[in-house]
Amino acid sequence: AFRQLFPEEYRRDVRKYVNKVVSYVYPYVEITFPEYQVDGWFERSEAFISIERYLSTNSTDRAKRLKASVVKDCESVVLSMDDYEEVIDEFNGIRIWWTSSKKIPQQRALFSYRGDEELRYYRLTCKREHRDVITNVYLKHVLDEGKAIAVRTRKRKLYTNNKSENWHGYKRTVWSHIVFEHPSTFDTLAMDPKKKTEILNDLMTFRMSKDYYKKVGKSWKRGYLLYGPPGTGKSSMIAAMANLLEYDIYDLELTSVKDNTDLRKLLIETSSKSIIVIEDIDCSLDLTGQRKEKKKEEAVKEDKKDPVEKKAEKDEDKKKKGSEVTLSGLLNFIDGLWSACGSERLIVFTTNYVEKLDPALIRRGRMDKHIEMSYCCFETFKVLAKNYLDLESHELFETIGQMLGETKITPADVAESLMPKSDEENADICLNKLIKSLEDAKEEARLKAVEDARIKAEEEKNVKKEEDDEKIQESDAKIVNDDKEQVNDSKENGVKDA
Ligand SMILES: Nc1ncnc2c1ncn2[C@@H]1O[C@H](COP(=O)(O)OP(=O)(O)OP(=O)(O)O)[C@@H](O)[C@H]1O
Ligand SMILES: [Mg+2]
Repeated sequence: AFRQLFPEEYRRDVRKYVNKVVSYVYPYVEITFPEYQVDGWFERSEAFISIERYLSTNSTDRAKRLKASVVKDCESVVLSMDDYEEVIDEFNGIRIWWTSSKKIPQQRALFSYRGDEELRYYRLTCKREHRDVITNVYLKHVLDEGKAIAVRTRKRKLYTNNKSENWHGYKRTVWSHIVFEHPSTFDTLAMDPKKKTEILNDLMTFRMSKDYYKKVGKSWKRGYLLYGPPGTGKSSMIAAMANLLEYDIYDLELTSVKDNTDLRKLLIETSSKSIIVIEDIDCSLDLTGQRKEKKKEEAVKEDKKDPVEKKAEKDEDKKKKGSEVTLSGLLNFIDGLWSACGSERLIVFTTNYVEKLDPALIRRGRMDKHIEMSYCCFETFKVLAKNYLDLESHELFETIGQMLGETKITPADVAESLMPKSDEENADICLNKLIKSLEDAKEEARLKAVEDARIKAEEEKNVKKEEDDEKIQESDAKIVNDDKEQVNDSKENGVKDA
């Protein structure tokens, strides 16, 4: 009837008029949140996602029909209310109705990536007199709460950078990731309890200090340098940090970054609440003082080569190294202007040789806290014994403590001894295994010391011999010279005589 009464061209005007009349007498306000933004591509609207999360926790017991969806990367199953359901929420005594619904698009957008899918949306309805409270306070509450739920339920990720050459094309991603599930925590991490507490406090303070960093004009990040021999728990410490703070980890492999520009791109694509890790920083690049010295020597040599040969060699070098990232590029990465994009970030370097690193790289402000992870001491051992064997004390502890004082052994080796290999291996057997390996380590160290002393003595002997040889040569030369002079003298004399 509507169609017959009003021809096509009037219909829109009539609808507008009807809407106006209705809104005058209709005592409610409605707000709609579509799933996709009008100009959005694939990206679902953030507000929609937050509302979905919010309503899923607030509505699961109220809505009768629910819909399960698996959020991307199989992170978790989200239950949300099904289409055409309604739930009622209450906020400061105000009733709010939420309905979920969908529209089937009448005409397909020309370049729609989503095809003919229906357009889902949530609609909020409330009394008109509450409009201000709802738009100003309630909606913010819903969005914040939704975001917080997302953070609570999300799985954390471990990222690694893709090779620079593979950044092009349709799926241009610079980082790849998997779900981060390392079980290491500060409870399982064995180290001096005092040091551990200090680090824990440092991290917790960092997390709470958003306003402080703003006040002093620093970007909200902190650098840690972990150094020590292999197998002393550096990587375990990083995992424990991530688990404590619930941050993502970006494990940056410097050798597959082409140059400083790409390094910056990587930085921009990291998110807040994350730890950026560069492991074995001393091996990653030509960043060490000693190698620079070597370069100077090479440069002198290279000056003498012809240009064609030089270029070929350079290309070869590039292929081998695959990276032109420089020290200054890395310094900029850590605390240049770009490093302030994003916030709440830790940057962690690990190295086995702290003395090899350029001092500029590890000065305070860049690497704020230097943490030494060292060989197993008695305190460390006690934590490991508790974790691996459930032992607080044992008659063998004293012996072990004494031996640990005399011998260097890594926590990784201690852990290996303490781990029962079969059902028959009880605590006694494991502790004895440890004592045996401590004895072995001690013997090994003794032999090495003897060998070192022998080599040193030999070197000294060689040096001395060379010196002696030189002296002998010098004195020989002198004798020869003296003889010559004498001969000359006698010749002259002879001439004279003659
Ligand atoms: N301090 C520690 N507390 C608990 N476990 C440890 C500790 N140190 C080492 N381990 C054990 O030894 C293994 C190796 O440790 P980890 O990988 O953390 O060493 P690392 O210092 O990173 O060595 P590298 O320098 O070779 O990378 C870990 O899987 C862990 O089980
Ligand atoms: Mg490691």
